[in-house]
Amino acid sequence: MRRKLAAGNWKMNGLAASLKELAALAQAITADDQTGILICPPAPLLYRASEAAKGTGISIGAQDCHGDADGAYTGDISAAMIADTGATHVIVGHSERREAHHEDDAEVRGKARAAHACDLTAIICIGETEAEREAGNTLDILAGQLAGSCPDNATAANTVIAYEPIWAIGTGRVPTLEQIVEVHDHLRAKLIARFGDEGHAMRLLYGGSVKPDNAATIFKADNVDGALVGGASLKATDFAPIITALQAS
Ligand SMILES: O=C[C@H](O)COP(=O)(O)O
Repeated sequence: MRRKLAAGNWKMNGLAASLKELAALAQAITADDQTGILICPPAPLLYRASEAAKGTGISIGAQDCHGDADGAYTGDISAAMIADTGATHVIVGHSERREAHHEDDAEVRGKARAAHACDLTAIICIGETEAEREAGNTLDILAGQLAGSCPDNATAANTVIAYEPIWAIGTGRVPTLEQIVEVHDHLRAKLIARFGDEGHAMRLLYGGSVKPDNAATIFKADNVDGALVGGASLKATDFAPIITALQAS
């Protein structure tokens, strides 16, 4: 059975005072072995978040890393630096990075490789635009992104795939359960075709306007192993019921 994962991406939100949400979250939930809980705060908070999360059962992840181990890349952060803060995961290829920073599949693949080299779990994001969905190209687009963004050394331990339809991010719009099932079943088949048993065991998260009131429905899909949550992960009072819904699924 795959271990579920509730991952919160704080994006460019949060100051040191926001770390009180970690303790509040730990208090609001009953941790279990079947469900991992991850918070990805902005980079300046990684070390303090890792310290604050000790003993809570919450893991800490970054939102991006560079594909090279080190070098003259002003403002960038390497996977080793992230691991050095105590973080264990890193999101790569989020659509906001793909769009604003022009990251393509090859660059995302390089970032995932860099993460693996530092024993970080890479959460590789893929997702279609609204125009691609309307044109009926969703499954092909996603298959291409998955193939191009996922390195050959991906395993169930070092890689998580997050499907985030771009039109659902921060919009309050969510695909139907049937649409989510269709995509996740398709991605599972692609992962199994490429990675065999590892592909069967790799976690597949859904992301895009997951909220306390829609989480239980989304988690009904067999191949949804958790969620990558943006806005609703900022407050423990919103994220805790999503985690509880995942545990109950
Ligand atoms: O990384 C998280 C996603 O982009 C989803 O964000 P959202 O839950 O605010 O729609």
